[in-house]
Amino acid sequence: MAACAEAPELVYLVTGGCGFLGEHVVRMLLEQEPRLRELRVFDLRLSPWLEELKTGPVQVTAIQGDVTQAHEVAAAVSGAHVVIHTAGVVDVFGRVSPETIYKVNVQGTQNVIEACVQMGTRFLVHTSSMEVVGPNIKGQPFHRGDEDTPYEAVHKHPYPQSKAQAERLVLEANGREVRGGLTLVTCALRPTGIYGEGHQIMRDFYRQGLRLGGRLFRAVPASVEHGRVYVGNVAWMHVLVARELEQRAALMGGQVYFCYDQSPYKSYEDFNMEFLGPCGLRLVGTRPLLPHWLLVLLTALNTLLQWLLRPLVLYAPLLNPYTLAMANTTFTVSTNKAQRHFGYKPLFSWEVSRARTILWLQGKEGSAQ
Ligand SMILES: NC(=O)C1=CN([C@@H]2O[C@H](COP(=O)(O)OP(=O)(O)OC[C@H]3O[C@@H](n4cnc5c(N)ncnc54)[C@H](O)[C@@H]3O)[C@@H](O)[C@H]2O)C=CC1
Ligand SMILES: C[C@@H](CO)CCC[C@@H](C)[C@H]1CC[C@H]2[C@@H]3[C@H](O)CC4=CC(=O)CC[C@]4(C)[C@H]3CC[C@]12C
Repeated sequence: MAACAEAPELVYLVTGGCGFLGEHVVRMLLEQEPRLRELRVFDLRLSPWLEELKTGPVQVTAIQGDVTQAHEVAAAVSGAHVVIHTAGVVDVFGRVSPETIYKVNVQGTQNVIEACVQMGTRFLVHTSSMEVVGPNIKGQPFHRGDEDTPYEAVHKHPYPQSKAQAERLVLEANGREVRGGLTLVTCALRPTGIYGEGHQIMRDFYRQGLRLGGRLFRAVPASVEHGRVYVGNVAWMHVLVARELEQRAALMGGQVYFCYDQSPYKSYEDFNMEFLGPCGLRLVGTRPLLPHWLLVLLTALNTLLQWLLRPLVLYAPLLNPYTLAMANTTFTVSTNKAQRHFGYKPLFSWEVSRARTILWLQGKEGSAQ
């Protein structure tokens, strides 16, 4: 992938490039990768904002396609030097069937790997997730853990199961021979809960708060800490990994990296209040207002309702047994592996990440006050 100093010559493909993270990766590449000649954005649904990117110096090619269709992926990968694979179904609410989650997240990833092998593309960066590790079904805390911390990673939910399987495929593919005789270099990034501009769940909480008269009710103890990372820093990590993968193939190939930055360790709800508070919402209660057993009962009720209503309507509330367990289990990361291996430092400070997220929320929804 040696690039000459004068003429940009690299072709990148970003799958899922119109998603929450994918859009930030696409924009970050255009800002921070001077060697870029062409950027292919591959997604099931193409976003209108892609049009405005087509006027810049880098050729931006929008490709409407489906990662579950091997021939579409192969066509998109053909001639690309680097693939950043962020496409996936993110669903822990029962909106999407387990079959579809598996098909897109696992089979889709396998298709991307095979396309790289078939087309001679050597560098593959995969967006994995903290969920590959945990929290596990036993609800054991993962406190300031790193990539080597022992933890019993046992999942039952289709989303973490599919992400774990996809990550394994990507790591096992490292070192495979690609067309032309060279080897494939892969690695996986594991973001914790991503936040920032475009974060749909944050918007859902904001709307819920507005509906409840500017209030949200604490459901999770403030002592349970949840790892969060700003989308701009996650995107920056992807760009850096992609850039460094050739020079540091022996070190980085087949590796996993948690995504981290300076965002504070807080409970899921207290962290959200860093943004929702300045937008006029209030979190009621210093302790959970409902006892835990009642919340568990409510989640069971939601599960039952979801099942009963399924023939008529999709009922998929934020609260279900899985999300309650997630929010109630400490999962925080403390590592410097990305800094040691490829010189990562967060591009956005906590203050900037916070300010940008608040601005986005206020711009989208106005003020609750
Ligand atoms: N949102 C989060 O907090 C976290 C997300 N991740 C991972 O980051 C990646 C991106 O997630 P988000 O941006 O949050 O989700 P998103 O849903 O906003 O973006 C996913 C994109 O993939 C596309 N896509 C879905 N199925 C496809 C298919 N069959 N073919 C082609 N494109 C398809 C969607 O259209 C969408 O644009 C996913 O792999 C997810 O597992 C990892 C950790 C945390
Ligand atoms: C008890 C509720 C009342 O306020 C709060 C419920 C919060 C949940 C909706 C979220 C708690 C933890 C989140 C997940 C976590 O950040 C890790 C994730 C990683 C991913 O790869 C995808 C998203 C998610 C599963 C994220 C989804 C929302 C939560 C379950």
